[in-house]
Amino acid sequence: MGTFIQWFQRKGAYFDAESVGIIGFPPSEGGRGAVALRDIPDGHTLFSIPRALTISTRTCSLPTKFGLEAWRKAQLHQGWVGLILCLMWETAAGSSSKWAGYLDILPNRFDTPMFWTEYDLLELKGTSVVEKLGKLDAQADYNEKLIPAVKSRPDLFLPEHLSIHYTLERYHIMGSRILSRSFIVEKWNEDEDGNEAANTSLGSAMDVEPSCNEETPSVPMETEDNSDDNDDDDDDDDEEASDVAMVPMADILNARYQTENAKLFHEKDELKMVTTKPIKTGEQIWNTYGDLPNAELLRRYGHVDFLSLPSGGHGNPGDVVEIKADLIISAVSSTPEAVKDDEAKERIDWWLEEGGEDVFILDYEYDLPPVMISFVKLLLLTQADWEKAREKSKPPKSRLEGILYDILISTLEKRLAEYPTTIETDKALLTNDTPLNNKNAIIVRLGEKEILHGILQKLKVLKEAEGRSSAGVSTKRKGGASGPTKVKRIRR
Ligand SMILES: C[S@@+](CC[C@H](N)C(=O)[O-])C[C@H]1O[C@@H](n2cnc3c(N)ncnc32)[C@H](O)[C@@H]1O
Repeated sequence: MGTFIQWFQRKGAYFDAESVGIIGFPPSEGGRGAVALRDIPDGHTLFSIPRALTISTRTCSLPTKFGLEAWRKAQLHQGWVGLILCLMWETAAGSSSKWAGYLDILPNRFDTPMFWTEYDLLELKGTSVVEKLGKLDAQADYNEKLIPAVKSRPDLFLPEHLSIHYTLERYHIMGSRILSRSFIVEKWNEDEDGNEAANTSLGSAMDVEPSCNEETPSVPMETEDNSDDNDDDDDDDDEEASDVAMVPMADILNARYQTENAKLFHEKDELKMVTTKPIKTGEQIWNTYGDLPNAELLRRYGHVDFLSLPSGGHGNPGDVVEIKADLIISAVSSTPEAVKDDEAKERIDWWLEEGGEDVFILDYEYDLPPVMISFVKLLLLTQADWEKAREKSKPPKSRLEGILYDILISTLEKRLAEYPTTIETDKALLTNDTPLNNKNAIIVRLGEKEILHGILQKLKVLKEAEGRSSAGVSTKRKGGASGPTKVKRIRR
């Protein structure tokens, strides 16, 4: 690491070597990470990086050399393919690359499921991780965009480098480096009053905050590969893709649920990693990626959080389970109250047109999302009530009653059955000496099943109570408001 720190300082970056030490942790704890070498107060700058030292399609000279028009024509301006090509090209340049000292320390091996065998992936059955890997989309971008671009310019991409630096395997490695380590670094804007007005985003990986003197609220933004987006959004895609940047040193910090004690802030000419809490000597310095559930942590970064839960046991308090609307539709269709298929389809189309969700998210609060109850009710409305709902543009109220209990219980039981193992089996497996990928997969699916199990228990108690009192029980509304539910499709 000494060589990297020297390279970093030589390039005009600042590193507080008296406060920050970079050390090795066990692989299960993230490998490399940073610790406090002394008591560090809140608001202290640990290191700062000139904007020109970040790697993006804006700072790398390749797009200009390739020709900006040709770059767009080759569709390298959308998604991550352009930045991947820049990283490959800079790596192929070896020691003559401006970023050689940084590229040398980036990982070439990942524990993310993208690199797992089919056999290991079976352990994730039931979770949404596998269907979100995007391996085929990445492969299509590689074949249809990157390779034609590379072959079109043998003066820039030496033919003898093709089988070394521009392979599909290297493409996946560069993509994984971006997925697990990049930041969103927006262009610096001066607002009309001359104040700093940088936006902050939850990007592919970590937050970059506005200047630490500012109080601008953060605006989350999904920045994953949008290569399928239609071309009308060209300018937006262009903007977004060129904001994705690799930030030397900032990506050395590990992450853990609700432990963040340092954040990266935008300044005009540089980015600064600043403490957001006092940090004691020997404590780890964390830059946490928005407290993601384990399924997302594993998919993007290759690790999981396994902490004490408030409800007892261990897991990630930020865990969630996804319930696809299809599963509810299938549970409703097997009840005598189900409407005919074509009527159900009409209602579902209307729901989606109104912005309704097609996936419902459950978490450790053990409350059913009101929109999920509303969706079930929509499928059960009488023809007259359905017509009224459509006319008023109002989905049904999320009151839990009668047949809804059975449908929701059946839905959650079907969802639980999608995992090949039980909670008890997973807990027993975790006491064995299991390889890391396997262990991480067990932790992901166990957390999801615990949530399902907790909500099922609660539903059964509520159903029994309703049976006793014959009175409807309303679930807690997340937004606090009561009445009809307007919903927003989640981004996946
Ligand atoms: C931004 S990098 C952090 C630096 C990295 N540890 C390194 O050696 O360069 C993110 C990667 O670190 C690892 N990591 C971060 N936090 C972790 C944690 N709490 N447990 C295990 N691995 C972690 C994961 O491999 C993740 O993809």
